[in-house]
Amino acid sequence: MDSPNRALLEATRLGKRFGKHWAVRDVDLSVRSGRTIGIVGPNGAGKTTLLAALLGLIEPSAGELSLGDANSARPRFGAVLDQDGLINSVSGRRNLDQWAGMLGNVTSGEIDDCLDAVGMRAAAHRRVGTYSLGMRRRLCLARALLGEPEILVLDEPGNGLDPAGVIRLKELVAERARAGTGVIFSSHSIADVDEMSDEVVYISEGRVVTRWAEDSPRWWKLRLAGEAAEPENSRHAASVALKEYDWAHWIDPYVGLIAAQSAPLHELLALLSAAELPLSNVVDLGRDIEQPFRGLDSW
Ligand SMILES: Nc1ncnc2c1ncn2[C@@H]1O[C@H](COP(=O)(O)OP(=O)(O)OP(=O)(O)O)[C@@H](O)[C@H]1O
Repeated sequence: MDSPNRALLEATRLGKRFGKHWAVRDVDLSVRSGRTIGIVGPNGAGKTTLLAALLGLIEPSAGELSLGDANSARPRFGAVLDQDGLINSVSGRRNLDQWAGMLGNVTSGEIDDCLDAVGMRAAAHRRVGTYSLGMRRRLCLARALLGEPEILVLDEPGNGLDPAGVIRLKELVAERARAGTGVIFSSHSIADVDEMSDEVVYISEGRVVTRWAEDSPRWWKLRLAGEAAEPENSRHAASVALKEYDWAHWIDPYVGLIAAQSAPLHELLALLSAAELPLSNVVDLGRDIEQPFRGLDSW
């Protein structure tokens, strides 16, 4: 296994300009072995451009990219991109055979394993031109896994996948990360990004607006019900009880509050209870994974 947390690919003040328009600007990030970075952001934010630059598919206009450390060989990449580059006129298996031929050192058994990993063994003999969107995506994922890449760059890899495919994708990413692969992927699914990533990077208009990691504060969503929903008094009592949490605020009709991991949910509930908001009237809606995204961009 690769040593965990080793820098595989580092971007420093990376920028990409198309004409006068900066699609990516001043981005710093580090893809590390065994770690997964999720990139989120609005349409046109620069996610695809950033990933293409990391892959070396487009020339950056500014900043630096460094691969591995000075003493190690260039890391191997696997990628899933929107433009999948599959050859429609031949089978899925033949597509992978050709790719494996270019990579070198990939056995026929490994190709079978990658097809199995994405559930495409049975359909591998079919012409790719007959595949559905999700089948193409699965084949691309199998192709990305060939040759045991040290870095996986996945641009919206869940696009077109059915629920079982999304679950498999998450398992594969987790498996690869456990084996030491550094993963960077983009997605519009907040739930997927939250679940899959060690670090989430939010970009907008090409820039990193915010980022958070496993140890960042957790948000919880609570709803006042029953007697506690009696508006003014209860809400006031809850606000007072939670005043130590600087960022506590209402998401009408919910109360949303931020809690550091050192102040887990049960402590917050205890505070509310002590404020005579009986727990039977406080509904715990679980983690509020959308909270970090509120107010970042608006339609
Ligand atoms: N080849 C190009 N020529 C000119 N402009 C481009 C080119 N590629 C991307 N852009 C512009 O760069 C910006 C970022 O595009 P990009 O595709 O990276 O966004 P994205 O975050 O991946 O968007 P989405 O979520 O919609 O897929 C957009 O304004 C886009 O129009």
